[in-house]
Amino acid sequence: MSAVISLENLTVSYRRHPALHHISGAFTRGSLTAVVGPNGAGKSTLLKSMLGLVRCNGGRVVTHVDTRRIAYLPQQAEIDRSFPISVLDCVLLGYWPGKGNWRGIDAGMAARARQALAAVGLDGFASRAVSSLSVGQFQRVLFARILLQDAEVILLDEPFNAIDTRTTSDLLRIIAAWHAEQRTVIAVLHDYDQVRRSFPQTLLLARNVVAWGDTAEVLCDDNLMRARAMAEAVDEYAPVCEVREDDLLALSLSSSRAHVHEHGSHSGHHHGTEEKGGLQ
Ligand SMILES: Nc1ncnc2c1ncn2[C@@H]1O[C@H](COP(=O)(O)OP(=O)(O)OP(=O)(O)O)[C@@H](O)[C@H]1O
Repeated sequence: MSAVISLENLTVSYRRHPALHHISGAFTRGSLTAVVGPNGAGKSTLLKSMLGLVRCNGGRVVTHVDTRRIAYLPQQAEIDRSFPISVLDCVLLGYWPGKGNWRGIDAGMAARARQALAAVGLDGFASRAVSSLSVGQFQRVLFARILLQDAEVILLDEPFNAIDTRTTSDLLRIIAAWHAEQRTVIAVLHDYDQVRRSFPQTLLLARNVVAWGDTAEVLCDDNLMRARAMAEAVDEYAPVCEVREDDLLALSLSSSRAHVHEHGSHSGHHHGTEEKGGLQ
């Protein structure tokens, strides 16, 4: 199976504390992977680094797919939905990565957006304001938006956080359908039983890779204990790395690239990184 996203010795730091430390491995095309680990293990940072939303301070991310074909669902807490937009318009934003503007939206596309709403169980919600929806209903809208995107790679950050069991199982069915269509799905999750039931592959993170492979093998007691121990050690002993002036200059000059996010002159020092603008 070919790699769709490769991580090559990837290090990402916030204010000189590494959140991801020398991560290497690849997500294969068509795989369905859960990213798990304790709080603060670097799971969200990993998704953001694959999107180029945070800078790599060492190593690189190589995406073997047009970055416009990557869909991203951030944690709901990161999404501001106080703006006045209807459910239908929110779903139509799924066309944005391909179109880049609103001019190309025609009746056929609007009809497909309504079909996507029906597919996520929100028939009749098109003209509702997104601000009036429950958390679970809004998550369904965001899944409908991804349905329109026709993405090759789908990144989901805690998609079932604060979502009830009925909605979760509906959305899990959509994820299974994406997997059956050979799309690559990578989801940050916390419920290990759910991961064992529905995700064949797992990446267990604790700033470093603890284990990455078949879910049954990765989620063994030994690995989970190691992940917990590594995460607990991080808070107390995380090194503050010194940043040199020339490293900072090199960092400020390096811009993110369409397909390769990297820091070319990794010297063993870790720099602080700032998040770039969000996608939502
Ligand atoms: N914008 C930021 N500025 C500074 N530090 C950050 C920032 N984002 C994340 N961090 C830190 O980086 C580390 C990894 O955070 P991240 O959100 O990637 O972890 P996570 O595994 O997704 O955690 P959780 O399960 O709690 O969502 C944490 O110590 C966090 O405090």
